[in-house]
Amino acid sequence: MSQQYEAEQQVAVAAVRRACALTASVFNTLVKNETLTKEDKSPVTIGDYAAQAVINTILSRAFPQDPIVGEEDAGDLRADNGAALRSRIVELANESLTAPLQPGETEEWGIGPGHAQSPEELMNIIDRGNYGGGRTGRFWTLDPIDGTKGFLRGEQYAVCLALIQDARVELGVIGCPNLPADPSAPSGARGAIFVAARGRGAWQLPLSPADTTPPTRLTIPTFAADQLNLLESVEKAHAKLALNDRVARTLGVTRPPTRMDSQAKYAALARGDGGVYLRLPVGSGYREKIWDHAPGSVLVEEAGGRITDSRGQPLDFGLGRTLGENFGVVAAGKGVHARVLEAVQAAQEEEAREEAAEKAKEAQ
Ligand SMILES: Nc1ncnc2c1ncn2[C@@H]1O[C@H](COP(=O)(O)OS(=O)(=O)O)[C@@H](OP(=O)(O)O)[C@H]1O
Ligand SMILES: [Mg+2]
Ligand SMILES: [Mg+2]
Ligand SMILES: [Mg+2]
Repeated sequence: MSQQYEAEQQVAVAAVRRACALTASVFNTLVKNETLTKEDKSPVTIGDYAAQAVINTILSRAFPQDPIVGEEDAGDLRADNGAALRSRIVELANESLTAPLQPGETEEWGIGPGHAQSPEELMNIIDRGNYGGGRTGRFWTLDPIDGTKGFLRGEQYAVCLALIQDARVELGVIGCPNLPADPSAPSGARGAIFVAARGRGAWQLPLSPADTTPPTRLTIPTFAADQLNLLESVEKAHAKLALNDRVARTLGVTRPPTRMDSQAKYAALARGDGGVYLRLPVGSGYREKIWDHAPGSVLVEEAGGRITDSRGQPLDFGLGRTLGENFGVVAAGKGVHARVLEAVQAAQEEEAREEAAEKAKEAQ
């Protein structure tokens, strides 16, 4: 039986692996050894752009018709004051593009020795990520470094790629260079690739293309109430963590939450490192981007979980580059999800009552 999206999966996994090697090298050469001030984001910027150039090159060669919704665009790099940054990105992207072919890769994807590109070609390939998305047709979403803050801290980040057809996520690939390969050995070897194609399950693969360890199928386990815990953002601006606390109390969760940057949270949920991924809006009007949730959503569903917004509605990947008005994200195993939704709604009502009481007190 021919497997749908098998070719796409092979290309996507190879592209994410190559980009993971690039980002890991950026970290080792630029982040780890440099004294960075908190505000200096240049290494992550270089990593973001270069990784997007490499993945867009591979996708564009393998599937020339497919548009890409990528996080980054080359606007700033084309500006006169972008020259220094541009030349570092060109150097890094070409170093990655021309690295020797790995098992499963082919020169037809525009990679391997001799496949360097000119600065102009690289700017144009980065801008292949400018597609606006939409309800119909097929396109990719790309987040070349998700969890940029985690990347800079040397903690979790992810290289994230998804294929969407008629607003449905069909394939998701998440590369997590810093996630322990074996969750039962948290200080052991790091790095894993997570893959899910709709109807074909969720899988963990080794990070290295040369590693022949067979894929492991992932299923979200059934948690006893006292074993459940929440997976949540590290950055306070990204999710309302105080509301998460309330939800945890309502659910009777006693274990502390696991705070982790990026879509590594979806990978952790899929393999049972945590029971619930909760991302409730802070109320700033921020709209969630499709590349921040597309691969994670199919991974969780294929691992036997459910993912909705806080109203219980499915995430809508057909609205453009964002998920539209922000009602947050609730992802959990099938047996737990409904209880979490109820707890979220109860916690939101409780919070609203307390806020109203507080206001009334102030007005007195
Ligand atoms: N205000 C606000 N609210 C919600 N989400 C936001 C907000 N601002 C940014 N972002 C997006 O959050 C992405 C990082 O994901 P996480 O929150 O899971 O990780 S982290 O804890 O913040 O590092 C991050 O992805 P990257 O930019 O790829 O790192 C952003 O797209
Ligand atoms: Mg992101
Ligand atoms: Mg990003
Ligand atoms: Mg970003």
